[in-house]
Formats: sequence, structure tokens, C-alpha cells
Amino acid sequence: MLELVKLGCARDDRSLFRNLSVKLSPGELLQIEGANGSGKTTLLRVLAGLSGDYQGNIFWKGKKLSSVYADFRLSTFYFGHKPAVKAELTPVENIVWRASLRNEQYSQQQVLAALQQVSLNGYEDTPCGQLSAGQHRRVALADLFASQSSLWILDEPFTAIDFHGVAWLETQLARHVASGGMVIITSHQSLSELSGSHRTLRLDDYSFADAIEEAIEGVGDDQDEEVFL
Ligand SMILES: Nc1ncnc2c1ncn2[C@@H]1O[C@H](COP(=O)(O)OP(=O)(O)OP(=O)(O)O)[C@@H](O)[C@H]1O
Repeated sequence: MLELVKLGCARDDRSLFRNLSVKLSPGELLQIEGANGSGKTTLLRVLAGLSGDYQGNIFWKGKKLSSVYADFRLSTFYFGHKPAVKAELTPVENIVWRASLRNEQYSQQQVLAALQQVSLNGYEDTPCGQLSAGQHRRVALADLFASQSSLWILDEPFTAIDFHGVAWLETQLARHVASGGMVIITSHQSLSELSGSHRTLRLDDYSFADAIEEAIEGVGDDQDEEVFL
């Protein structure tokens, strides 16, 4: 349902990755791994539609992403490094506001259930600016509890989350995938026990260094072709 074809990204004249082709179907979780600076966040920002600076093509439900972007946005939940949580709003207000950005409406019961799920009951009326770093991220993660988005794009969602929060989040991921949802996630956490539909993609395998090696190997294969290194 989501397909990347020969995707490549460069930043500041440096190639991060190239020739990345992969398909993600309903019921699958794709974990993106790679060294610091290999381009994991860059890739997720591209997939979330937050950056159009890339080579190659992205298809959603068989159509070019640019032509079905509105549908894609409504089908996607993006959790970035710094999720949008307004400091002056309470957790309840933030959940309602964040849902409205995705054209979703939660009942009061759903909001309170979501807060309970992320152990923020008792903090309903506390401005989020007064919450701890982990609680702050839990406010954004609470969305997952009632999310209707089929594709979750999660950038290091376990950061600052305690042991119980990690277990809760793993359960949400497993449930989402089991019910036909899709997940793309960066995490240094091992997720392999989640389900058989879990795949890992190492971004370093698509790095420029590999491209140079390929080019060097190619010199002997085709003497007519000029190779620029
Ligand atoms: N907008 C930008 N302008 C210039 N360089 C950028 C930009 N965005 C990212 N980069 C660079 O691209 C490289 C990859 O960054 P990115 O955040 O995607 O890596 P990452 O794999 O997520 O790293 P980490 O594991 O440390 O979070 C870094 O060297 C970064 O400085």
C-alpha cells in the first residue's frame, strides 16, 4: 500500500541514502535502523510529507503520493522527535486539538480512556508545560489509543518513556499491525518479538559509501562507462 521506488536523499551536498526501494503492506511493521546521522529522521520526514527534497518516487495505494496527498495525510499518524504538544494546553485539550488536525473527533469518554492508557489520569487539568519530558511525550502517544490512521510513522517513540510505557506502546504496535495497520518506526529497541510481520531495514546498506564501491566494481565491468568519484 506504501511503496518507495529508488528513493534517495541528500542534505548539504551529502548523499544520505539512495536507491531505496521497499513496499509496506497492511499488517506489516518496518523498523528503520542505522547509525546516527544515516538519515532515519530525514526518511521519516519525507514519508510523512514534511519534506519534498528527495529523488525517486513514493506511491500510496498505487498512486503517486503527490496526487493523493490529502487522503494520505488523513490516513497517517506521524510522531516526530518533537511532537506538537502545546505547553499552555492541558493533556485533554492537546488530545482534542491534535485529533482535530487529523479531522478526527473523540468523545470525552475516548479522551479520558486515552489519558488513562498512558497513565496521565490525575493530570487532566495540568498545563502540559508543567509535565515531565516522558509525560509530555505520553500526551502525544495517547493519540495512538484512539487513532483511526492506518499508517503510523514513528520516530524514536520510546525515547524518555519508562518501562511500563514501553510495554504499553509495544502492545499498541502489535494490536495495530494485527488489525491490518502499517507501522514504520525508528527505534534502537528490539521489536522483533512483536510479530512475524516485523521487518528491519538498515539505512547504512543504502549509503553513498556503498554506491562508491558499486561504481568502483563497475569500472571493470564496463570500460566504456565513465565513472565520477
Ligand atoms: N535540513 C537539513 N539541512 C542540512 N542537513 C540536514 C538537514 N536535515 C538533516 N541533515 C543532516 O542529515 C544527516 C542525517 O540526519 P538525520 O536526523 O536524518 O539522521 P538520523 O539517522 O535520524 O540520526 P540520529 O540517529 O542521530 O537521530 C545529518 O548529518 C544531519 O545533519
